[in-house]
Amino acid sequence: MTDNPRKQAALDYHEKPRPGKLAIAVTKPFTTPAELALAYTPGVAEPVRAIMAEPADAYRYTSKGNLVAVISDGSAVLGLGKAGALASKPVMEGKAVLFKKFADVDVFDIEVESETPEQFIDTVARIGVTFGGINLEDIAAPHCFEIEKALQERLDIPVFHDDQHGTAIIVAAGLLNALELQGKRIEDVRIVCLGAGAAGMASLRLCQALGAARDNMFVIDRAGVIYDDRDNLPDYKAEFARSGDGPRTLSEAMHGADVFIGVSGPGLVDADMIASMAEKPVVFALSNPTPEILPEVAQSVRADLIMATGRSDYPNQVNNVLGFPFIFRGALDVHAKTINQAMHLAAVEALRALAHEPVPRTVLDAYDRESWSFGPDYIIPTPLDPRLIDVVPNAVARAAVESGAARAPYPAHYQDN
Ligand SMILES: O=C([O-])CC(=O)C(=O)O
Ligand SMILES: [Mg+2]
Repeated sequence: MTDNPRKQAALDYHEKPRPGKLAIAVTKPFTTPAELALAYTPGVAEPVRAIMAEPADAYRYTSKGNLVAVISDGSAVLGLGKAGALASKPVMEGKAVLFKKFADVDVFDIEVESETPEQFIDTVARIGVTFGGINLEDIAAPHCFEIEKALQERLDIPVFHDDQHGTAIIVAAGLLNALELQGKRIEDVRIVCLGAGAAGMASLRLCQALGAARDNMFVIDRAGVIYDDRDNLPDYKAEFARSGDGPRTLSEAMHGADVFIGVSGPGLVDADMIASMAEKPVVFALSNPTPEILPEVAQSVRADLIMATGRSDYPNQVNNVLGFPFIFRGALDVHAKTINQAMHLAAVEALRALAHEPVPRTVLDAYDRESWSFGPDYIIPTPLDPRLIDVVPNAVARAAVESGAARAPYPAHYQDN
């Protein structure tokens, strides 16, 4: 119980009328003895024999091809830190709801209590066969990197760490659009990234693939701007370490910066830092649920800024919800072995381009707006946009086919666009 009505509403939503947010549904007729004999013994032996003879038939006779595991160890839950496996379950159930509602992908949420990355890897590798894909969620750096790599090597299905690549894809799409509106090029901008974890590293890598210069990047963790003179710098931080002279603190780095990407924790940025940025800055304060700085605070010191958060209750929601349901839809539909960078970039371009299209009436109504169009408070489509399911899976599936990641052809039922 809590005295705050908004918090109480969230607890009630999760508790009533039955605890949790999803349940399992049966997809075949199942009322008669004949149907019982088909679904269970003896009929069920036929697909068993078929899959023994041809493992790919699992996509034909079971739910594997539409089933994703959302798996966490609870080590970095949202921006809340190490909540633990059990307490991560509402988030994983939430991801399952989004997968289902937005892309009709079925999900088992799986929370793993593991002491070491090896235990986690081993657990997931042993159950991977059940699924058409694995969405790793809310796993802290640095283990998330080694976990994802090991599982990609051990499994022949996509293993996608959402907080790395899902977040990076949405950041990149939103950033390209924000920079277009601010009249800047990604090649030229000075980028400050607060948070050297999964989301930050992957976002910077993807920005680099899109043309951003490593020399223009300032990555900041709890100890300040990362330089190569620091002792015991792990590899993943060394990748973006600076050398020589330059700003050492967050406020020094913010001075004159064009872009701020916050993937850290609540309230770490103040209005003075925003005021000191270059003209026409872009501020993505993405820590969930409480951003690094609230939009109303940032906007109170700058009229020329474009602002995004990870939240649903402000414009410009830069959140991986725009990615994972649709990316997996496309990957599953071509029985992809992996979700590679070509597929990431295809999703970036699909999202970037969609934001330039007129906003549909259903979205205007859902967000209670008379009009809305590409501009400072609309740099990225909203998660409730019904066109996402038409454009993102198609782009991802096409990239999978073209890059050799697909094991099935481009789906005949996809409209070409
Ligand atoms: O769950 C969200 O809203 C986005 C996300 O993956 C995270 O913050 O870890
Ligand atoms: Mg997450």
